[in-house]
Amino acid sequence: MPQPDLPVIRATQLRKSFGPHAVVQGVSFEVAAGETLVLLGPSGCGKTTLLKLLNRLIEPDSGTVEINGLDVREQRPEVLRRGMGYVIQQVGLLPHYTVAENIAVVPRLLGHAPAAIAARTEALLTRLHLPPARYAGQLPAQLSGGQQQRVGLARALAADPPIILLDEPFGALDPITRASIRREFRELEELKTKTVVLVTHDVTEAFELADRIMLLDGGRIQQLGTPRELLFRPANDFVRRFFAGEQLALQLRTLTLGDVFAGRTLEIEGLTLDFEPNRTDSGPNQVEIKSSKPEIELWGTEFEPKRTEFRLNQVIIDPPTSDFEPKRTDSEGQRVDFTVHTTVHEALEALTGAATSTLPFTVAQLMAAFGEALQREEAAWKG
Ligand SMILES: Nc1ncnc2c1ncn2[C@@H]1O[C@H](COP(=O)(O)OP(=O)(O)OP(=O)(O)O)[C@@H](O)[C@H]1O
Repeated sequence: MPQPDLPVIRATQLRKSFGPHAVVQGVSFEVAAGETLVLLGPSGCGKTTLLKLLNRLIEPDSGTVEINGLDVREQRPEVLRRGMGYVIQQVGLLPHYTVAENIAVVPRLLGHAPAAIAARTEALLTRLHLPPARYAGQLPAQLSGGQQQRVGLARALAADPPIILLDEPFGALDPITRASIRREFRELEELKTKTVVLVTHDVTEAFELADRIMLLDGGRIQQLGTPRELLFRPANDFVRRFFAGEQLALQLRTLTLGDVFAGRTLEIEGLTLDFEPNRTDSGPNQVEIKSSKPEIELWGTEFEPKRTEFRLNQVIIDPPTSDFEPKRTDSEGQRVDFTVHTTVHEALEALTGAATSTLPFTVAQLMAAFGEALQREEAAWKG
């Protein structure tokens, strides 16, 4: 059982060689409950090996892995793996099983009731945009690559394991499908409570999905930290060079509306929002938002213990205006127009992609504010 103060995953001094090749060379890290850790690095740096050390598909030469405080060597590998969903690039769906049968494999092994399995399968397929009436009975070969990847994810989630391991889960897809599946993945309620370790060599993907990134080279950790830390305070030249080619794209995905509009006032539907910098020890990017009109309620500036940030969940306009279209929903299914966590990249997509935008600023205003925020951010990390 997870305990509040205990990391869900703790790896200590892991080492693994294949013949003369030292592939993992003394790697230690922890993953907290609900956290998404991304293993990133060039081809051959040991990401996949490290991931497989967690679920005992590979045994280390030395070092330990503990899951919820228990050494994995004290657990039977098949029992261990049932508690950890595993998704790989090749998907590995059973070709003669239908989509529904593939998803049901682990729940059946666990002896779940058929009715419960059917309900769960239907819910997962629906959530992953594969209407069950159309897809449940199809064979994997009848699906596109992106659809197969979604079924692979549904299968990993079917028995509701608290930990999910993913190895290049979007690897085989074209860039557009990849970006859209990634977005779905990020917004999947199901995954928000899970502890996730994801392997990728795609820098943008790492920045979009990670709470923390572990950048590896030659089997060693080069830096382990938040995307913001890696971007603004690289630990060494390798880290700096690794991100150099994509600086702007990463900055756009790292800075949020909270950062960009910190200390400013925004007008939205006649409402004035004050973004007040609220610096805490945990980072330079905290803001609180205050509303100017009593009939407009800003609620949900709740404290998220996991991220120690404030979040604007919803702006309620009374009376509602017709052009204020919902764009996102929060965990209660309520409308979320934007939050202080919306990245500049997402805001740009919303501004340029939609016919009518609900964002209360233009591209030019956003980019000007972004430039200033970048300077503040760089100064804050230097200081
Ligand atoms: N079973 C094995 N036997 C021998 N060598 C192996 C084995 N598995 C991995 N290796 C080697 O270990 C190194 C690291 O492999 P690993 O798959 O962990 O890297 P990776 O970072 O996931 O790379 P990629 O992004 O290319 O998948 C590679 O040089 C690989 O050839």
